[in-house]
Amino acid sequence: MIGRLNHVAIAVPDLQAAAAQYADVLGARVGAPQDEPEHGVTVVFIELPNTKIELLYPLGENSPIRGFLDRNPSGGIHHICYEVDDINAARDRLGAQGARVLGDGEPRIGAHGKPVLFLHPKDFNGTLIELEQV
Ligand SMILES: C[C@@H](C(=O)O)C(=O)SCCNC(=O)CCNC(=O)[C@H](O)C(C)(C)COP(=O)(O)OP(=O)(O)OC[C@H]1O[C@@H](n2cnc3c(N)ncnc32)[C@H](O)[C@@H]1OP(=O)(O)O
Ligand SMILES: [Co+2]
Repeated sequence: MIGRLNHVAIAVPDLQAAAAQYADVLGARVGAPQDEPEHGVTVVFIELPNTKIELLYPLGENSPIRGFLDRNPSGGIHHICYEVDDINAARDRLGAQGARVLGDGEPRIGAHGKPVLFLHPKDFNGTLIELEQV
């Protein structure tokens, strides 16, 4: 059911510093910061030859990554995103197998303009999973 790895997301305490480090130290192709108010984050995408890295910084009062950064003040890997062909079919199949889909279960439009859903990290070996319909 899952396909390619779309991105790995890293929550960071200083978005500008992290973006500059990827550009200058690691020599990566780094995009401009993008506010995603619907998701409570500001993101910077880094294009690698085979996947993307998503740098995340909290946006607004109720950011879903606030607690994670409080627990991991120097930052850390926050989620991985797998591509799926049919996100509603994926949600229904996962729900039927007891996996918790976060939020109201309705896919939301993510940073790439495509529908996304999140699965509870406690149901997947301590890893928060994002599914994106491509
Ligand atoms: C724009 C978009 C895109 O790519 O298009 C994005 O990615 S937006 C990316 C940002 N959006 C999201 O992450 C949306 C989905 N996420 C959420 O709803 C939330 O972050 C939760 C996953 C429910 C966690 O929220 P919160 O930290 O407030 O919950 P909590 O304190 O109750 O934590 C419950 C337990 O899960 C653990 N936990 C929390 N976040 C975790 C993470 N990212 N990875 C692994 N474990 C995690 C906590 O340590 C805790 O474990 P213990 O109980 O053992 O201490
Ligand atoms: Co993401």
